[in-house]
Amino acid sequence: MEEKIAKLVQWIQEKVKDSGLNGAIVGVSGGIDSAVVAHLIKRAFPEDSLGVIMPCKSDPKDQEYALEVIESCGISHTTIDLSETHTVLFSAMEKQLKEKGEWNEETSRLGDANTRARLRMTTLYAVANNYGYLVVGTDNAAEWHTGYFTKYGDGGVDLVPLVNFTKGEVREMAKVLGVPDSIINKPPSAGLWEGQTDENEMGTTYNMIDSYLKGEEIPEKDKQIIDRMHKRTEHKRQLAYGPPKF
Ligand SMILES: Nc1ncnc2c1ncn2[C@@H]1O[C@H](COP(=O)(O)OP(=O)(O)OC[C@H]2O[C@@H]([n+]3cccc(C(=O)O)c3)[C@H](O)[C@@H]2O)[C@@H](O)[C@H]1O
Ligand SMILES: Nc1ncnc2c1ncn2[C@@H]1O[C@H](COP(=O)(O)OP(=O)(O)OP(=O)(O)O)[C@@H](O)[C@H]1O
Ligand SMILES: [Mg+2]
Repeated sequence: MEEKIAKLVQWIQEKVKDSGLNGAIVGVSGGIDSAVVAHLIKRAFPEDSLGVIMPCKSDPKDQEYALEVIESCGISHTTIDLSETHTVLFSAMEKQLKEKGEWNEETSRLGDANTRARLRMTTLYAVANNYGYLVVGTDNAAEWHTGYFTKYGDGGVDLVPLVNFTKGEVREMAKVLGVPDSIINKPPSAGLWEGQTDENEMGTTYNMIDSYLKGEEIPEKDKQIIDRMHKRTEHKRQLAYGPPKF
């Protein structure tokens, strides 16, 4: 794992150098994926890396976890609270659509949640622009395969160093990097609504997805869930495209 970490750090350094920019930035949620990325970019650019904590009506406990991550790697950080911005934007949209009688209550929770992820993306790019940094994403192989991320939200990034690492490998990497156990052992959550956990929402587990990606046998029920998620999210793994030339 130490060797893989060294290669990843070198890869990040090369990509930033190729871009002509100065360093790297990541949103730090208090979860394990962003903890690992924060450690990696701090190693790659000790003086030119930044972790951004962006509460958005989030559980205050998440911010404490995020600060633990910052402390564990010693990365520079800043906190930008997006709660008010989210309320202003989302309620303006809600008001207009309600006035037209076209508001869809049923889909609104996901719309609200994905707006949080996209506000974080917008914020990261604005801060990155200020420092001349690349935006580093945190998706791992399991999330990438299932499309379990918000298109142009947490999926809207410049580099995705963990994209070929299973969630299990991310956990191993976290231990080696010195991510606190409190972060490694808590249930993965997108934190997009109260009580959300990834595995409840997906209806399968990261262990199952990891096994499937490694070519191991898994129950038919889990296979079907994973295949369905993969197929429905194909569009998220490529940039917007047009028709062939005619
Ligand atoms: N075939 C197609 N071709 C091109 N575009 C297509 C499309 N089908 C949908 N779309 C577009 O994609 C949109 C749906 O995708 P998207 O907006 O991403 O939304 P969606 O996939 O419905 O929701 C995002 C999921 O990711 C989860 N998530 C988000 C953020 C972080 C994390 C985490 O683990 O931390 C997890 C979240 O809980 C939720 O389950 C549609 O509204 C439509 O605009
Ligand atoms: N409150 C937040 N502040 C800053 N960034 C955030 C916040 N919430 C989410 N993000 C960003 O969105 C990414 C996607 O979240 P995701 O839940 O998949 O990863 P994680 O929280 O790092 O790990 P875990 O899977 O353990 O929850 C995070 O890694 C982080 O970069
Ligand atoms: Mg999380």
